[in-house]
Amino acid sequence: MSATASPILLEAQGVEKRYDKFVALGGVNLKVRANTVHSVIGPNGAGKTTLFHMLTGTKQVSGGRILFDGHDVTREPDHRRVRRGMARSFQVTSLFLTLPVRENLRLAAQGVAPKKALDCWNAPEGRRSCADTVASVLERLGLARYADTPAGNLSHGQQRRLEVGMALAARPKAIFLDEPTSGMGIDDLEEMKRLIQGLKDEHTVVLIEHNMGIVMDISDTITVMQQGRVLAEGLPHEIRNDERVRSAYLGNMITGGKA
Ligand SMILES: Nc1ncnc2c1ncn2[C@@H]1O[C@H](COP(=O)(O)OP(=O)(O)OP(=O)(O)O)[C@@H](O)[C@H]1O
Repeated sequence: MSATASPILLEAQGVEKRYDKFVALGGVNLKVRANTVHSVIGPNGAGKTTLFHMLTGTKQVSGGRILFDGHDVTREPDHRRVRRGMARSFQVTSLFLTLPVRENLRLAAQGVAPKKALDCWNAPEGRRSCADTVASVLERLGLARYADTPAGNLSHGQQRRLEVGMALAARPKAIFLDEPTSGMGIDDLEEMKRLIQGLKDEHTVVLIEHNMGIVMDISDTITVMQQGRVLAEGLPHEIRNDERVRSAYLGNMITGGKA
């Protein structure tokens, strides 16, 4: 199934967020299709992170609706949305630096069903066991040979991949990544790019990313925000050639990538 034909997994309808009189989001519409990489870009202060907060339930909307996997989740707190299959990548500070990589992932896998936390290694019949999940995430991250290494001993790039893995361990339908490549060197960038691209076989990725080369290379759809609104949406080559987008960025950032 092509990316444009897959069903809509996540939808924002006229989402607003106000802080007193300041309008951080002024009625954002967004449709994210299953098994795609959907990037949200825009200049500093455009409202990208605020939109993520609304979608994942970290903060409540001031207006509008959010639909996920056929449910209206607008009023649901973040932990309920996690149970519905949304996962947000954690920051490095949330890794357990003294624990081995495998243990970090095991704890993250348990987080999906707190009541089962102590029973993680004996998951119910018919469901993939916790150990299988951890093993497959380790493989996906390219960190299998570091499974027994304390997370604190990993390189910066490896730690950033492990953060993505912490979200993956919850077996989400949709994974939200907020600038997963920040502070990375070239080699780590390529690894992260491969990781994100590979996720869409089993997941849907919503990505905030400032590195335009990466955005242009790996996105199926790009939504451009400016001043709390959607300025443009389309395929990478459409966005790169969009005059409104170019002027929003003063023409100097939409050059990267092969798309
Ligand atoms: N708690 C808050 N109270 C008041 N204003 C806020 C609050 N949180 C965010 N804002 C404002 O909302 C606007 C959008 O911020 P947001 O962090 O969503 O932008 P962004 O597109 O993610 O920017 P960046 O690329 O710099 O991270 C900014 O003007 C910001 O100052």
